[in-house]
Amino acid sequence: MSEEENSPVLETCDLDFSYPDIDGRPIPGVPPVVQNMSIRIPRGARCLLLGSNGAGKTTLLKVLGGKHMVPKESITVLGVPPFHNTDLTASGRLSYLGGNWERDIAFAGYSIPMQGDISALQMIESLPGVDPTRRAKIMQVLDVDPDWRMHRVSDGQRRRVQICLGLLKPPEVLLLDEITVDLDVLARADLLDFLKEESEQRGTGIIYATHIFDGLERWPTHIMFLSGGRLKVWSKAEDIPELANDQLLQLAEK
Ligand SMILES: Nc1ncnc2c1ncn2[C@@H]1O[C@H](COP(=O)(O)OP(=O)(O)OP(=O)(O)O)[C@@H](O)[C@H]1O
Repeated sequence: MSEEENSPVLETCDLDFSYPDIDGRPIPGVPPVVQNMSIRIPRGARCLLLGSNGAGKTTLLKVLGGKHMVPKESITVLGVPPFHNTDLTASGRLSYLGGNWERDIAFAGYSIPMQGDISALQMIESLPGVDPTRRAKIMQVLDVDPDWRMHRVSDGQRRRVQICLGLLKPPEVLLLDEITVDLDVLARADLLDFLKEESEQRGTGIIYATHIFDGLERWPTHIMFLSGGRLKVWSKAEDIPELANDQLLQLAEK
């Protein structure tokens, strides 16, 4: 099926987004962080989202993930506006994975260590309605030890459990914001293989923002490049010769 025939899992039309001031009002004279963005992500697409620090990648992914309110007509994910349809994220059909799971609880300027002692398995099994075969497979892909005590794990181990939780219910749209940064080389490669399988077998549409290009040349089906909140490049991977030549870093520099 051609890309045109394939109905998109995610679509934006002239999408703008600005962070409000402390009173919730637009800040005069400050351009939107996401500007005039029209994108169409087909089913099964694996989009690599590139751009320098401050280009707007995280903001865009959060808007797409339904975490910021934008006009309903400017965005649809699986046919509905994601901010206004909380069921999309509650059901796991739309999954945004990003940010950090803090070990400490920030409170009024102080940082209090988390005291609760809970195992990785308890966390993972606390999510209802999960297919046990899928759960076992994802735990194996991410090499999660069910006995890890969550208040005593390393950053990478905590990240593996976070990713595991985000994938337990098969997402139809998956937004990944620098989540592989704490993973070791093998864990990252296994996860990327698993995500490729998900997009090919289930049609999951994936957008993956990262600054770590190692081993990614053959992974994406599409490249998105942001600069100053604008989409400067949207291209099929097969149309980008640098990818075939394993020169993703040179492409990003260019
Ligand atoms: N909570 C916020 N309030 C106001 N402005 C913000 C906020 N978060 C980000 N910005 C601004 O939005 C712009 C884009 O930030 P964003 O975090 O989306 O960029 P990014 O491409 O993800 O960067 P990085 O690669 O460093 O993670 C930046 O100029 C930043 O200053």
